Amino acid sequence: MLAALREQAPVHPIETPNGLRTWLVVRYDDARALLTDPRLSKDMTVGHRFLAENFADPVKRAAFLRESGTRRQFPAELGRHMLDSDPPDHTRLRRLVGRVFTTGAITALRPRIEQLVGTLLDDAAAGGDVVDLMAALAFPLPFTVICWLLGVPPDDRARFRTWSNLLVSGTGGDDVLDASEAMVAYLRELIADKRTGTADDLLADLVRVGDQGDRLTGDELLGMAFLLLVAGHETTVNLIGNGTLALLTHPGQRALLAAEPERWPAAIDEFLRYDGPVSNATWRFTTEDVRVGQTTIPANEFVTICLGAAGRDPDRYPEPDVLDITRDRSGGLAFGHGIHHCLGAPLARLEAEVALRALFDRFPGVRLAAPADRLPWRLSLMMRGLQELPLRLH
Ligand code: HEM
Repeated sequence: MLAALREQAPVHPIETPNGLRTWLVVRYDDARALLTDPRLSKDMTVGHRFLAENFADPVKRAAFLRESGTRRQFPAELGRHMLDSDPPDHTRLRRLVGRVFTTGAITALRPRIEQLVGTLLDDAAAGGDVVDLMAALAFPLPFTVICWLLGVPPDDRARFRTWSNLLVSGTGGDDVLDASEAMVAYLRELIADKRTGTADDLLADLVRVGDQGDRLTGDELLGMAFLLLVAGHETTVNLIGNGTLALLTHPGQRALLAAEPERWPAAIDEFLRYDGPVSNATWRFTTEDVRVGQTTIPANEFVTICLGAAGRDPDRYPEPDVLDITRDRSGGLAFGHGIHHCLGAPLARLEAEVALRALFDRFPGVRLAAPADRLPWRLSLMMRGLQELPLRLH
């Protein structure tokens, strides 16, 4: 469907299931240009003001207004973070966080990640004939790594996991709001502990970091911890799932990687292009009229940049539907582009490489335990990922 839309026009007015109108951008060049266009804003506090105006259907608009008037609200502190802000706020937050979230700090995690993947694969091998890779490896790996970064002690991880699973479920029900409130209280306590303790995790470093007298406030730390949790969790899960599926259904590429393992980093990049975890970038809105091809998107309207469609644009990637780990994939948009380019990209690449490499090296006979075209996919506007990936390891 995206291929058909991309051929017809560069941008299409669409409606989300709850009735919000947004403009879907489907070609690579426009996607890349708009991701860095300062006329598109991500400032959530402003965007919320004209959200209701962007519901075309009066019944759906009324339902939206009624619900947002009466519904229990998601804790506001969790929504204040760099992904939903513009310069100069964004610049300041990203600079402070960037002092802690360095490539060196991430690379230093490799031995711990390798050890964790080894343990998860031991457990998987000891399980039954058929193993669900999502439950055995794809979920627990990124989740545990985030717990390390935030310094969540092992005893707290089970409840932390219950809350975070509810939070990313995106259903907005009472259980999600309960979980988000519990999460706020828990994160506040965690941050307070870091202020007094001697912990050396990333969150503790964020509590201490300063830049020419500037520091992160309590709410900013909370927003950042929450963003790391949400942005770093579901996404990496789906890179591991989608990448494994891509390789299992392309034996030629799998053989090439077995013979030339130095190609693994390139393979991870190709999985990101071919079937990336984030199909649509997060929301943006126009602050003035913006022309895309023959279409003018008026001011104060929402724009959805389809990263999945951009990665398969034949004008950028010849034969885009072919998985080819040797192709030139430069300029990939799976991690976004411009000032909001994914902060966790080196970590996500590292986790996925260690996980997939260990899986395929250790179990050379690994294969799908269900037909590829019957696997269940998650129902989501933003995330592209499997619910289950049943495998036979031997
Ligand atoms: C394969 C895994 C991942 C993918 C595909 C991915 C994708 C993305 C994308 C597309 C954006 C930009 C969204 C936009 O502009 O609308 C983004 C931003 C971000 N990501 Fe990731 N991400 C991944 C993993 C991670 C991890 C592991 C972390 C941290 C632990 C992380 C932290 C962030 C943060 C903090 C931002 C906001 C950056 C900013 O606003 O300046 N991501 N990511």
